[in-house]
Amino acid sequence: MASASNNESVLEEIRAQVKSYHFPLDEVPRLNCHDPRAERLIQNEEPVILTDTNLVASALQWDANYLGEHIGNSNYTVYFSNTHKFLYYDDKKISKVPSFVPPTRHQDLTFQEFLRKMNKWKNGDPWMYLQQSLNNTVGPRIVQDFTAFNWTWVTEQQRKNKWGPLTSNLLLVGMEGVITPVHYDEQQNFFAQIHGYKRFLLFEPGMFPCLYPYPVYHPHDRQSQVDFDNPDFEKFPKLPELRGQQAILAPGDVLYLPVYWWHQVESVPERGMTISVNFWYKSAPTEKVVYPLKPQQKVAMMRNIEKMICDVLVNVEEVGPLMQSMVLGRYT
Ligand SMILES: CC1(C)c2ccccc2-c2ccc(C[C@@H](CC(=O)O)C(=O)C(=O)O)cc21
Ligand SMILES: [Zn+2]
Repeated sequence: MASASNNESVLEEIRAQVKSYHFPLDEVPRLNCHDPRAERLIQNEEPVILTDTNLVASALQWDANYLGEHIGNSNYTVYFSNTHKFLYYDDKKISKVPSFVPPTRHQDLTFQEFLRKMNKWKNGDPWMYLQQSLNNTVGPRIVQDFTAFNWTWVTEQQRKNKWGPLTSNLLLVGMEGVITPVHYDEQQNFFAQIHGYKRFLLFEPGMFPCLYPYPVYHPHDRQSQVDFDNPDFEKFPKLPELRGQQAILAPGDVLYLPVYWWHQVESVPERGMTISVNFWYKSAPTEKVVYPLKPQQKVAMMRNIEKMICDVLVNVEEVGPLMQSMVLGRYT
């Protein structure tokens, strides 16, 4: 296990190597999980990098060969993209947008087939990202490592924060340099880094007006329309107000990624493939609505209003005009 100090020096190197954007980035706090400040940040639903959780200590030996040897020969979902960006889309919403062209495609491959493609990858080939729920079809050795995760710690966190059930653990194996563009999820997330380095850009839920998400009915629901590498300040005039935080994760680090927080995730270039496992939990049910509403609650409310208007109008072309006639000259 790398000592804390040379982990810190590698992190410093990476901070100097990574790309900067048009918006300012603070650093997400990096704290020992026993530090009371860490507990407070989690209770306040603010991101924090947790060290010494041992959450995935049993998996720190995972690398391409180990997984290739022990993960078994069941199929895994491998996404392919002509660029290094993997924009998520919801198949079920494509019917609502006939002109939609999926930016990625996926194929079921055994882990060994995925590794073979990785080893003979050359410039011009599509980029690849393996993403698969960890389930009981994996080989016995991986089951053993998975069983040895620090479930005591993470289950205690789930209880203390009154989260709902664990919904899934995604195994993520990415080529160096791949990017999951900025989006938000509707679940609490403990993101465990196992191999290689990942850089998160994080934006609080209140940054919603600066990130211009696609309509809820769109296949890219929950994703921002903004391309950070080519920001369109005319189309998105509130972009200059965007500011965020950065978290660079080393193997063994766990990022608490609060529900509704926007994030863009990059497998740090030239630092090899990345292996991660996330832990998605249903968020705690809102006990009593307290005013003023939290930004997360406003996002949830806006989603419900959009869904209702789309259901009633059926033709999504009518949604914009109706919402504009509601606010233009009346609330603006
Ligand atoms: C890009 C990809 C492979 C994908 C393709 C198609 C459908 C879904 C997804 C999906 C979902 C989650 C992640 C993990 C992570 C981002 C990261 O680590 O890259 C993240 O956002 C989170 O843990 O919340 C990655 C993906
Ligand atoms: Zn996500």
